[in-house]
Amino acid sequence: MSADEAEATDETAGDDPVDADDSPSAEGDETPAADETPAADTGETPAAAGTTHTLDGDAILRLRDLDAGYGDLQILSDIDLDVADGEYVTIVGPNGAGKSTVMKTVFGLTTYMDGVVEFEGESIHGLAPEQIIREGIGFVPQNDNVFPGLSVRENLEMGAYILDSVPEDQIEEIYDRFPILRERKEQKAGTLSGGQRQMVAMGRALMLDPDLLLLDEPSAGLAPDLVADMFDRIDRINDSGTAVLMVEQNAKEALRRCDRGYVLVNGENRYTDRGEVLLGDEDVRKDFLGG
Ligand SMILES: Nc1ncnc2c1ncn2[C@@H]1O[C@H](COP(=O)(O)OP(=O)(O)OP(=O)(O)O)[C@@H](O)[C@H]1O
Repeated sequence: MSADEAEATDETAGDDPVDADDSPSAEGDETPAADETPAADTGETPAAAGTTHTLDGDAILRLRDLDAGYGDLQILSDIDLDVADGEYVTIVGPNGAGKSTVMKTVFGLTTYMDGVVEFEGESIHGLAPEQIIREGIGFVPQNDNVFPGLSVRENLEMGAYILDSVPEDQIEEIYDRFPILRERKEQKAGTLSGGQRQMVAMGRALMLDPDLLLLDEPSAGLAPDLVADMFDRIDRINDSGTAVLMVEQNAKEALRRCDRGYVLVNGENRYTDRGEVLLGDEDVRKDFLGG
């Protein structure tokens, strides 16, 4: 979707530098995508990345002043984050910044401590993952995201286990989206390649046709030549109307693709802006994108 209605206010960033992300963000440079950011292409001085983390308009996902963690251990402090209907939002930041914890908190898998977690106008904190799925959120975790002993088709069926019967038309849609899964439908998921397993995991999360898809490092573990293909598939999922909230170590490529990005540091918001603005911001590049 267009980022026009998802505009974050530009303000001058004035935070102290932190350690550079040692994630393999350079992988993004190996993809066929443009090497330079749009801001750099213009030859104009790039806009400074914004530090306003909320949208003016409606958002389907709305986090406000969110504190969360694991047991007594607080990881997230005062997180603000929005995803508009149909928007593609990426969270980047150093290792341990709390990116996955944000996703898991939305999906009810952490200890909620304080703040707002709203989806489509309703508070969802305190709901179990099964209820959150019913609300219209799909989640693809980074690890253990398929049932290895089940076939591809059985894995997809598991994505619709809350329904009384298997939605055959939806399974066909998933096969149309990922044709290799139709070919391998009887194969045990544990015997698939990493890229194919990731397709099964995404297919399962799409079985109930969610309004919002949470993707935790979908390119992790993929060979470099498969990374661009995975990002293309995510683009197409988003183009078909599903909002995407994605955590990615492959930060440059993720920011090139998304509408807006959030930079998290130490469990707190640092920058929020359109992906191309974050890519064009000298401090963001130096501190979080490996220069
Ligand atoms: N189940 C857990 N129990 C206790 N602490 C946890 C748990 N999961 C994560 N943490 C801690 O929470 C902090 C944030 O972890 P999180 O995985 O959200 O970071 P991240 O930004 O996604 O990092 P990475 O880029 O390395 O995946 C880390 O200090 C981590 O050790």
